[in-house]
Amino acid sequence: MSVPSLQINPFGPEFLADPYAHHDLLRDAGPVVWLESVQAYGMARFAEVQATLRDHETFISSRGVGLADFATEEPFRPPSLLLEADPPIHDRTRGLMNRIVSLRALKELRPKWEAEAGTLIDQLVGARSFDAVGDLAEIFPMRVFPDTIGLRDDGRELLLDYASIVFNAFGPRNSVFHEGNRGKEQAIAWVADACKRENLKPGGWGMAVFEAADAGECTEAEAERLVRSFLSAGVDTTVNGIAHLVLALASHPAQFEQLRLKPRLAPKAFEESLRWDPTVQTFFRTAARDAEVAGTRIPEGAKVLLFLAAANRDPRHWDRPEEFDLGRQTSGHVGFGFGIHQCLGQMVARLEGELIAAALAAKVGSIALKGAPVRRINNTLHAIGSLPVEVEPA
Ligand SMILES: CCOc1cccc(C(=O)O)c1
Repeated sequence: MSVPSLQINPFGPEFLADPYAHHDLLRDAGPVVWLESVQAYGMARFAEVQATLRDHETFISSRGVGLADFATEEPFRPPSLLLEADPPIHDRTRGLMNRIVSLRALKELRPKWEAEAGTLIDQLVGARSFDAVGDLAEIFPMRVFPDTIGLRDDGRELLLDYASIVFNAFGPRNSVFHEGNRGKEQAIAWVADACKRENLKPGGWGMAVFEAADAGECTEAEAERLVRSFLSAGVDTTVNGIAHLVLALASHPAQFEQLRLKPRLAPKAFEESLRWDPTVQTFFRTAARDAEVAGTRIPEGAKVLLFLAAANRDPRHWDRPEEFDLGRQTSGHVGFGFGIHQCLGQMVARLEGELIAAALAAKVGSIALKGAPVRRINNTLHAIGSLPVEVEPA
């Protein structure tokens, strides 16, 4: 079967400004499409996206999870030992990090994070009108995450700059990439420094990685790069996850009312916001050998672009996919990926999201958009620059 060839550019300004306007075309063209603009295959239906993520031996990560093929091109930075690694290396590094980012560790953090969420939402209810990005989504993760890692105190605000660089780098070297990198040298330097053992505080997750090195589970150099993973993936993702949670709740008053009436829906509110509008919209894989998906031949070395957000709204898999519905079964959504590379920090993100949703449910009577969301364009992330909202106290 000849693969449908599309002209659509998934990293062009029109697509990035509103990805959801283009997903039907991608899904309906076929289970596998050829994207002329980036010279890569594309999959936007749930079944093929999940199957490709599951088959990590055919569709690998060590040749990069962006457009660049590390087998032929210099990586933008030394490859991640998690995201851009395959078994067996990945088994060792992921096992090490799983033991640090454990449910027990999160259970210990919950009271402190819960208090922080309550204090912040109390302040914002007092203010009535605020920017849910600059005053909430960017504030809460920065109040809880850097301390959890044990980062140095100075320069933490540079974390917000750094992560967008990393996520832009998965796309082509387009204007979004170049613009996004402008003036970020300090952020790149700060993060490199922050990952060094001497700059990490005892008791944090960063130092725990170096303790794993001392136990022989990885080298010192690997430890530094693993700490970098925390800083690359652990901030911009939760910032925009929380921003999209607030956007979803503010845009669906009846659903917010449900949450207020049933506060135990707080975890579901975050999960459904991730299905409905996942921060990480796409990732690439590379075919390690000639493969066939849904009758389409994919040759060794081909890049495959997986549209996670399109899969999360595929009507072939979800009932009323466009609806933000706290009553639905969200399990299986690919907002955190799927398979061996499924997000290491998913329980961190879930805890942050749940606590914000719970604090809003308890303290806010109603929440409404005061202006249109201002998008922050990124090659990989669906990000919000500002989100003016108005709240009434509970
Ligand atoms: C959410 C995807 O996870 C990422 C993203 C960027 C960098 C890394 C890393 O491992 O350095 C991981």
